[in-house]
Amino acid sequence: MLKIENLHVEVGGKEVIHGIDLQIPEGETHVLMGPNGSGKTTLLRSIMGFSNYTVTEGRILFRGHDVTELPLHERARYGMGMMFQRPPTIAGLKLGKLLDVMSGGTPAKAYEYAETMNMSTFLERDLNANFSGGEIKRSEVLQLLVQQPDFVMLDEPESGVDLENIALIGKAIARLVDKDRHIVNRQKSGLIITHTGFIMDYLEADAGHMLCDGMIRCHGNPREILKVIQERGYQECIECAKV
Ligand SMILES: Nc1ncnc2c1ncn2[C@@H]1O[C@H](COP(=O)(O)OP(=O)(O)OP(=O)(O)O)[C@@H](O)[C@H]1O
Repeated sequence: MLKIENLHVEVGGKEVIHGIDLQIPEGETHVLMGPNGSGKTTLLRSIMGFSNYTVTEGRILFRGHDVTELPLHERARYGMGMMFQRPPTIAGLKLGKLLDVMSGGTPAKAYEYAETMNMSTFLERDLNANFSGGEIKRSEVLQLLVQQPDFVMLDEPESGVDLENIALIGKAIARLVDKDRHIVNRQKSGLIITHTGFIMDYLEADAGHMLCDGMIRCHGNPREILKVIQERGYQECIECAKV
């Protein structure tokens, strides 16, 4: 589904991603871990095609198409989607209206998802206006459920969310990436940034990657990588990767 080759990315006048190779096959969901400031958000935004992230070397292939030079909206049209960490407030645009547009003529299904995400009472509110941190996350996941991207990227979906809503969001994300389906029927893929690994209580990630200083230092079983980080810190991962 996604193949990244020797990706270098510059943002704010400096190189933040220094040559990343990554492959996520159809039907797989991977997690991305790493210390603060290591480049995780930059990597996700570069894959999605945010305009201020400049690819200086390497390429991004999505379903075999080279999307490296494509603008964000064209990548979205190809089937890529992303949960925004701090989406803008849009006065005058009701969440319900946005879902109508996103659903492409099937608003009933969108309202059903709104019910599932406990967002029915938010449909008449301006997008993100005074939404709490947890409500913004639920609203973002709701929009992704309505859009149904083939490949979804989520930046710390569990951060700042209370325990009950982590369960709600976790189950919805599992559904988004086809983890509620039998392994042979999974067609969607995902890439999820996590510090805590809580999201893995709701979906079994197929692989994990540890990013440090703009480079992927370790690939492998996500729970094993998380355990090493928890018990021995990031430095052990970095030292180990040098061997
Ligand atoms: N627009 C920008 N201008 C200048 N520097 C930037 C910009 N965006 C990101 N950076 C820098 O790039 C580095 C990587 O940032 P990024 O947000 O990708 O890290 P992260 O791994 O997602 O961190 P965290 O775990 O704290 O969310 C940081 O040093 C950050 O300050």
